[in-house]
Amino acid sequence: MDIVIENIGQLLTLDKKGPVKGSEMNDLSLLENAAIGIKNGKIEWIGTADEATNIKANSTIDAKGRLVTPGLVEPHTHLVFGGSREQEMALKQQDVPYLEILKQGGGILSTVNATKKASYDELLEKALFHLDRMAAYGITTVEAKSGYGLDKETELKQLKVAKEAGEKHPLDIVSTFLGAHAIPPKYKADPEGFLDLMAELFDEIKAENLAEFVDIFTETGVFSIEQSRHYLQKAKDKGFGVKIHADEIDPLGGTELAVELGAISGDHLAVTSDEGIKQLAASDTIGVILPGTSFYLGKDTYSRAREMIDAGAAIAISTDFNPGSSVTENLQLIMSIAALKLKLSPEEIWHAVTVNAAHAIGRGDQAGSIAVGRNADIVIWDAPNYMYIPYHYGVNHVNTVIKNGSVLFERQEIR
Ligand SMILES: N=CN[C@@H](CCC(=O)O)C(=O)O
Ligand SMILES: [Zn+2]
Repeated sequence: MDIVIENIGQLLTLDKKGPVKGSEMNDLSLLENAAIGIKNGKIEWIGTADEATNIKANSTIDAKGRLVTPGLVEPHTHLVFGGSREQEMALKQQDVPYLEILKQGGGILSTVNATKKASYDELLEKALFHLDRMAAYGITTVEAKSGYGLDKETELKQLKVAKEAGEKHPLDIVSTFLGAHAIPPKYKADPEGFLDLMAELFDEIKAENLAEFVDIFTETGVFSIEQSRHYLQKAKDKGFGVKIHADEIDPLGGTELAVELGAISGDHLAVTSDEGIKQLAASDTIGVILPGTSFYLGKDTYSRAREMIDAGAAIAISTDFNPGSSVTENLQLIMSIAALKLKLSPEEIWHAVTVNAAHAIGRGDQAGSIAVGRNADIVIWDAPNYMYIPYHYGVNHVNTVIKNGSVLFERQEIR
């Protein structure tokens, strides 16, 4: 064995055939006093701490009775962007709505300008920086969207940056084309024409393997249900999986559209209707809930994820890391917000950031679980049990992150 992790107090394997739906999300199997053997970057063996004493290994990691889980899976980020938008904080304090800032040419459109101006190398450097931070928070697989180009050249630049970042950085990146993120000023009167322009990129993106999924922002003042249906159907016809930024601010029925189209995920779902919840629960579409966005946009209402799970849906949660509506790489903080604002149980939350998140980005067979034969993507936490992470909020509980069998991050002791 290359490495044995011994003396694991509580091991969550999350080794389930997902996506895990409804009440099954409460069903967490734990191993106590466990150990894991790693060989050639893969999990080779899982057993008890006693059995581990007979196993020969090149190195051992003493987990000292701590919690061990799969690496977290982050299923919705806007990883590649130029600049930042701290000046919008004052507008938020004056209660200027998110969509109003966008209408005035700010918000997403201001990041579009910064992203156009940034060089390829600057964007790559910045994306790698954010990936380092995600890794430090225990994330080992990340979805990354484009969408701050809104022209062919800059959208491709973003997608190529994401691809190179995935090659350079130890974390795995799953790429999504979000050219339909906003209507650029030039196309204000012709959103369909803009969507046609973005759809012209589908063949090149496929041929160069630049994205697996196509996503759209279905929202008041952005793209309508009809426009979204037409655009995503074209993407499906080209062989892409589809996702929707659905029912984030106004309840247009994006959740129902995600179900109708067989989308791999419907994301946000902050104001999904009763009918949308019913349809989601009866479907294979995963609800990717982004409660950090509701928090950061100062909303009083949060996604009815509790009702979605109670109705039988599969739910994942994510930071929605982006420079406008949720500026954090800290998925552990989002786990706390999910507990406090969505009223999810710790067991549901762990499913939502591992196995279900992996399924929401087409990596259910590779990421989000600890099982023999899988990549050794493992986190050792400075916590005695799984309930502790959402409970102690706002800080980083990571002790050690292992990616593909190599130690990627270790908490430094300063004493
Ligand atoms: N709502 C649309 N897109 C992003 C925000 C992008 C931005 O504000 O820059 C989201 O998922 O919240
Ligand atoms: Zn988003």
